[in-house]
Amino acid sequence: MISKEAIKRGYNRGNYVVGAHTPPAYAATLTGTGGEAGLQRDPVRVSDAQLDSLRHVADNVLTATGDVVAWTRDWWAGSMVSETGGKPATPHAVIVAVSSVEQVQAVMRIAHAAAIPVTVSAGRSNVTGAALPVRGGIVLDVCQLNKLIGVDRDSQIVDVEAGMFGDVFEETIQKEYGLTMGHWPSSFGISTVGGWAACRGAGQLSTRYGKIEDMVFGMDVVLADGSLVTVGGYSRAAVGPDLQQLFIGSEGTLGVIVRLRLKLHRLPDYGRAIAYGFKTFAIGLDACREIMQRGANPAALRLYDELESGVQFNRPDLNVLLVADEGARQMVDAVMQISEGVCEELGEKLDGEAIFERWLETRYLTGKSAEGFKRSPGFVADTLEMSGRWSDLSAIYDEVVAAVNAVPGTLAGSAHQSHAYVDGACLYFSLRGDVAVEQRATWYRTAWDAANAVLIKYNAALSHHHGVGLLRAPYMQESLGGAFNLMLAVKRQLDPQNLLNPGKLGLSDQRFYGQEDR
Ligand SMILES: Cc1cc2nc3c(=O)[nH]c(=O)nc-3n(C[C@H](O)[C@H](O)[C@H](O)COP(=O)(O)OP(=O)(O)OC[C@H]3O[C@@H](n4cnc5c(N)ncnc54)[C@H](O)[C@@H]3O)c2cc1C
Repeated sequence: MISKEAIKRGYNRGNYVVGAHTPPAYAATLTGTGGEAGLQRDPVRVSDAQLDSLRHVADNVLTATGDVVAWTRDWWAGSMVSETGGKPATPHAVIVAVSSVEQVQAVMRIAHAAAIPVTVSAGRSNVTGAALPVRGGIVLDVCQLNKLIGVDRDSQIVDVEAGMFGDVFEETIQKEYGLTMGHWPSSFGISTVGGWAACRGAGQLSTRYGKIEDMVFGMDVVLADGSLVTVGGYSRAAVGPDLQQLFIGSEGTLGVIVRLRLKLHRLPDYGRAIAYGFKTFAIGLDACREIMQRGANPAALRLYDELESGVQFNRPDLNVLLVADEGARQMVDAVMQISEGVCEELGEKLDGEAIFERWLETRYLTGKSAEGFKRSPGFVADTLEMSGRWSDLSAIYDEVVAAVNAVPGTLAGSAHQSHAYVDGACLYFSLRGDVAVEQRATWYRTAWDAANAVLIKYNAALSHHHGVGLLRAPYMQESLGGAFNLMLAVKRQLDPQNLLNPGKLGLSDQRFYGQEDR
C-alpha cells in the first residue's frame, strides 16, 4: 500500500527528469561554465589518440567544458557552494557513455592500459561528491546500461542492469509482475539501482524490507583491468567471507557494478498507520526502542524532534512519531497492536491518518530539510545521517544539535529518527546556516567537523546510508581506526594503479599510490 502509493503519487510531484540525471534547483541560476576548477587537483588529460579509442568502443564521448560541468554536477552541498561561488566543481574530464557490459569492459581495458582514472557516474543524486572526477580522466556514464533482463517469479528475483533508475524499475516490477523491492530512498526517482548498491543505501521502509545489502542476491562487477566477476547468487552461503558485500558501499572505488540480481516481495494492498506525540525526543526514542525490542518491525518508524514536528506536522509542541506498515493484514495488525501498546504508555495519541497523509504527500519532495527557512545567497542546507546504539542516541542527539548550533552562522540543527533496529537507530540531522557568501565553505566544514567529533567520541557510524564521497573522507581514518588499513589493502590489491574513483572513501587521490607519474 505504501509502496503502491509511491508510484501512484509520483516522485517530487513529477518535477524531475525521467531516466536521466535531474539537476539540483540551483543549477538553473548558474550563468557560464568558466572559472577555475573548485574540486579538482592536477586533472589527468585524455589524449586525442585515447579519445579515438574510446569513441570506437563507447556510444558517446563528450569533451566540451560546458558538457563536462553539466554531466558531473551532483546534489552535494559542497558542489553547490563551489559552483555558485563561480568555480565549477570538476570541469576537466571526458564523459564516456555506454549501454552494454562489453562496452564497460572495453573502456576499462583502455583506461587500464593507459593508467587513466575512471569515475563511474549514474544518477548523480549522491550528496557527498562521490561521483566527482577529482583527478579528471574518464567519467563512465552508465545510465543507458538500463535494461530489465527478467524476473524469476518462483524465487522472486529480478535481474537488472545497474543504470536503471528507481522509478522506472519499481513501476515496471509493480505493474508487470505485481511485486516490489521495497527499497524507497527519498531519491528513488533520481537514482539508479547500481547507485543504491554502490552507496550502501537505505530506503524509507527499511525496517520491513531491509537495506540494500539485504536486498542484493548477486551482482556482476567489472574490475579495474576490465575483467568481469560474479559475486553472491545464493540465499545464503558459508563459502568464506561474503565477497558481494565488498562491493556494496564501495562507491565505485573497487569495480563497476554492471548487473544486479535483486530480491522482490509481493506488492501489498493492506497498510495502516498510527501517530503519537512525546514530550521529549528522548522519550520518543525510548518508544522506538521498545517497539523494536518487543519484536515489531513496522515498515516506517519515524520520530521527529520539535522543530521538525512543527515544520512537517504543525505540532512544534511535540516530538511526533509516525508508525506505518504494509503487508499481510494479520502481520500488520499485530505490529500495530504492539506499537500502540508501547506508545499508549509513553505518549499522546494523535490523528494518525492526517499525519500519515501529510507524510505520504511530502516524503518525495526534494529539499525538504530547508523548508521553513528564508533563502538568501549565504544560505546552506545539508543533512547528516548516522547510526548509534540506543544507549548513546539521546546524548548524541543533544550533543550534535548543540555542537552545530554553536557554530557561528548556524540557523538551526534538528533531527528525526528514520531507521530503527533492535540495537540502535539512525538519526537524520538537518543543518542550516546563513553566512556571508564567501564564508559558506568555512561554515559548512566547521559544522561537519563539530558534528563528527561527537560521532567519533561515541564510536557511532559516520553515515547510515548516504555514504562517504569527499564529504566524509577527512574523518574516515580516525573513525575506522585500524580497520582503515584493511580497506586500504583491499583497494591496493584490486586496483593497483588507483584508477577507480580516486580520492573517495578517505582513500588517496594519488596516481599509483605515491608516484605522481611513471
Ligand atoms: C533528495 C535526496 C534524497 C536522498 N535520499 C536518500 C535516501 O533516502 N536513502 C539513500 O540511501 N540515499 C539517499 N540519497 C542519496 C543518493 O540518492 C543515493 O546515494 C543513491 O544511491 C545514489 O545513486 P545514483 O545512481 O544517483 O549514484 P551517483 O550519485 O551517480 O553515484 C554515487 C556513487 O556511486 C558510484 N556508482 C554509481 N553507480 C555505480 C555502479 N554501477 N558501479 C559502481 N559504482 C557506481 C559513483 O562512482 C559514486 O561514487 C538522497 C539524495 C537526494 C538528492
